[in-house]
Amino acid sequence: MKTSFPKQDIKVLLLEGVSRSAVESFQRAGYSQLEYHEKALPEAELKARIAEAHIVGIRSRTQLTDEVLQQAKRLIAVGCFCIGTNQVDLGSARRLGVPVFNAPYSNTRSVAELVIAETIMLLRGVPQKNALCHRGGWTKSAAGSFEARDKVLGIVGYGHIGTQVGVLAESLGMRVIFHDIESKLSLGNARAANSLEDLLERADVVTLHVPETPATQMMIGTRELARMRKGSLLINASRGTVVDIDALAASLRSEHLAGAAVDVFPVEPKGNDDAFVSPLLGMDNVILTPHIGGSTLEAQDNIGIEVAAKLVRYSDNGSTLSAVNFPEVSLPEHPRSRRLLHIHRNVPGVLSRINELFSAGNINIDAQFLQTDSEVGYVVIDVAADEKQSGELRDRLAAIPGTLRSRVLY
Ligand SMILES: NC(=O)c1ccc[n+]([C@@H]2O[C@H](COP(=O)([O-])OP(=O)(O)OC[C@H]3O[C@@H](n4cnc5c(N)ncnc54)[C@H](O)[C@@H]3O)[C@@H](O)[C@H]2O)c1
Ligand SMILES: O=C(O)[C@H](O)COP(=O)(O)O
Repeated sequence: MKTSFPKQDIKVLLLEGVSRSAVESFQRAGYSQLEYHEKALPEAELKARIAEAHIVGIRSRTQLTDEVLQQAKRLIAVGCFCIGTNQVDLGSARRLGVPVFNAPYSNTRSVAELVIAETIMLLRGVPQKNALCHRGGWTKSAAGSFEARDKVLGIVGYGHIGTQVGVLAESLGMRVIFHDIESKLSLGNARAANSLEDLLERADVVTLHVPETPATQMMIGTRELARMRKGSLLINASRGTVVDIDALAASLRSEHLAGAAVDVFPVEPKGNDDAFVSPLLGMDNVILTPHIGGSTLEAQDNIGIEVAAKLVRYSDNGSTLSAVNFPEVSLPEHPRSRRLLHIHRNVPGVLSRINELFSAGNINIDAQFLQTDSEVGYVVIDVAADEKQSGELRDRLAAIPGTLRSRVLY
């Protein structure tokens, strides 16, 4: 499949209403074939559209499964315009020679601010008071209302979001404890808990900031909820699969937990026109938000610029720096050479076949870059060759057994 051509022929498919800043970034970089959709596409349509695309940009809803990626014969890169990359089969993309990029920081502050706001609202019992007022009720009472000051905030997953939540919470006078599988530098006066169980038993408010992994699936279920203090609060703005939502509903119904704020769900509507269904519907002490933790204009603008820049850099220059599933190579400009990219299965013999091809043709290599992981090798070769020669070289590289993708950059 041909994947080497001038950038005005490269087709970019942008889904789920990624920020217009991404569109502008692609256009500024000379990419004019942009297809933009406000929503995630149904699977059949996704397969049809991705089959034509060279670059695809998604957010958290589009599932790029192995089956979908197998249709994407022309695809050179995926951009997740968000933090999470669990919606992409990263192994499958790697084995197809497709690097995946994301925006690891741009919306973290937005999530942290929402969590702090929810902490205060839940501690004051505002969700249920607000709901009652809307129904014409009036509960002017201090019962069940608390200051955040001096309360213990337990942060599960002390990464980019968790640490910012901790710093903001300390400025309110909260006492912060955290649990992480990695050893982490404590910011401010935060202290590591001895274990997840220890954190659950000590915290007045527990907030979850782990990624979706096999280990975090249903990490908070009946047993863990029972360990939480009576009257405590749970906030989940991580991924819907981290909490057993039926167990959470049961804990709230039994009044063991006093309230919760949930932004992410095991099953989420595909778009704003679809119905939202959850066992938490109708519970006045639960703040429900439609996966908008990272949805601020500031965050989305920055994400659009950041991820588009990574995709453009890979497409124009071959750099895979910060790819989440791929050997990372940071490449200099190549003003006087043609650049050939070769992605292959990491099996014996491929590199020697590549080098033989250049020595047999008596072609001088200006620079060569190589990075491998256990499955995939990525070689970048700069040569002094004209357009015709480099096209021929690309075709011969593509014929080497084990080749996954090969391109010549214009
Ligand atoms: N609601 C939203 O809109 C929204 C926005 C951004 C991110 N997120 C979610 O939040 C998650 C966290 O984001 P981040 O930027 O802080 O990620 P991060 O990678 O910086 O931090 C995650 C932390 O969790 C820890 N961790 C991983 N597995 C764990 C386990 N089993 N037990 C305990 N700790 C574990 C990691 O070591 C890491 O420190 C993202 O993966 C994404 O799924 C949601
Ligand atoms: O992973 C993320 O960054 C968040 O879950 C946000 O996802 P979204 O772009 O679909 O809002």
